[in-house]
Amino acid sequence: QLPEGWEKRTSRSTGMSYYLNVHTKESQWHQPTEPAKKSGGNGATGDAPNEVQCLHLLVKHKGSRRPSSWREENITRTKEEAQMLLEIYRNKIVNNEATFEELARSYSDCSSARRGGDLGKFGRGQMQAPFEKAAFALKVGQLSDIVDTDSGLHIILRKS
Ligand SMILES: N=C(N)NCCC[C@H](NC(=O)[C@@H]1CCC/C1=C\[C@H](COP(=O)(O)O)NC(=O)[C@@H](N)Cc1ccccc1)C(N)=O
Repeated sequence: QLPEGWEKRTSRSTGMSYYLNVHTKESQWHQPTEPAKKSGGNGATGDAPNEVQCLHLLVKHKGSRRPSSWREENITRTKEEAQMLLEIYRNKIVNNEATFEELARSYSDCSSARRGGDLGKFGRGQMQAPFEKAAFALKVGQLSDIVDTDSGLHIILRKS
């Protein structure tokens, strides 16, 4: 009895049995022991993606690991002030008063600001843990809550 989502096939060229994942159409020689995964990990079907593309808006504060940015040589705002600012920006996006890219370009303390906050595609193991956890939990198009890392406070928009 095969786990859910697999079909046993016979290779025309070798006569050997192989196993077909009916969802992704991927095939493998060894007999599966787990149910077939439903997608190639693009997150569309809600399973864990293996890489994501995100925009982020970073507001640093005096406790940031590097309290300096293209915007401000020496960042002195408190973490509470950073939180308030980010809540204002997040509300503007949610209320369609501004786009994520416009606000990131003007206010993000990350060098990605010049690209509207675009970090490009990244896999696991590249970003700080709280950032990775939040980014990989987002559905495509979803905006995160405020995320706290050693760099400062972020909001994240998942693009793909
Ligand atoms: N694409 C990557 N793999 N680049 C390396 C990411 C390193 C990673 N960074 C973070 O986790 C946070 C979250 C996103 C940005 C970021 C921090 C800082 C700002 O904070 P600060 O370091 O002054 O404390 N911005 C960056 O790193 C930028 N190079 C991100 C970037 C900018 C332009 C294009 C692509 C990526 C880490 N492990 O520290």
